[in-house]
Amino acid sequence: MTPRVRLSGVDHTYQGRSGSVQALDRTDLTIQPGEFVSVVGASGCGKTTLLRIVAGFVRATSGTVEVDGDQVTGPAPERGVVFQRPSLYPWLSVAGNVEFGLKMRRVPRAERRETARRYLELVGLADFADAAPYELSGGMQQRCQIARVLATEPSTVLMDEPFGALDALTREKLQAELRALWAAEERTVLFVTHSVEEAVLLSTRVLVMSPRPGRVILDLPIASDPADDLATLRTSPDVLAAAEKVRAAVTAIH
Ligand SMILES: Nc1ncnc2c1ncn2[C@@H]1O[C@H](COP(=O)(O)OP(=O)(O)OP(=O)(O)O)[C@@H](O)[C@H]1O
Repeated sequence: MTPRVRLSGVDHTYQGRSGSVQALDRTDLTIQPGEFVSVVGASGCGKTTLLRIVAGFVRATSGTVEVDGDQVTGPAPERGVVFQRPSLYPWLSVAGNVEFGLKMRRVPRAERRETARRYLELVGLADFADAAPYELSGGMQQRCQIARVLATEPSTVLMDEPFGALDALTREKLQAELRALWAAEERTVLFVTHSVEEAVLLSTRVLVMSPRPGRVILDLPIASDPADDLATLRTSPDVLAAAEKVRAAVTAIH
């Protein structure tokens, strides 16, 4: 099977004002379709760089990056990116935001409407289709961003701390929603987070990175059933043991 994502020998060095920083060092990574892979590690260890390279926003200094067997040379619609802060278009309605990517692809209006309606329903925003983004809470805006990305049906969803700016309760709710969406839609997810708990709860596999130069120092599969709800997973012995391992790896490099 062609892997969804494959990085081979990827190095990345930024040339900054205070000299060069090697953000990634000889990184090899293969992600199969349907995996939910989280990346954790101390601040500055290269998590965002890894995600931006897969997204095509950053060109690796060396090495190869492939998605579905094709070399990544820039951003593309099959790789949807969810940022930490929802970047909705303020002049469009909530539904207009979700339809935007489809409009760019010249999807006929009726089909666009129907797709937007379906995704707004999935993220619990069906009643807010005509609202303006500023009328939504932070958590609702983030749901809208997720609906907007999923509506374009990317095979790979890249998420850079999507819940980092939310309060704890909203975060838990969106975690559960994301897990259910992933289980239902069979997308491949690459998810960057600072939270060990979030990583082990949501993922099928957790990568721990060490800083300067950024390297993957632990690649741990998580034994959990996609159908399990998060409340069950929170107390599952396998998940708790995985969290311990990940935490130990993260603290060892501090
Ligand atoms: N545009 C840039 N120019 C120069 N250096 C950069 C740039 N972006 C990132 N870096 C450096 O590359 C390293 C990796 O950064 P990156 O943002 O990938 O880490 P991160 O693990 O996502 O960090 P955080 O958890 O704080 O978001 C850091 O040392 C950072 O200072």
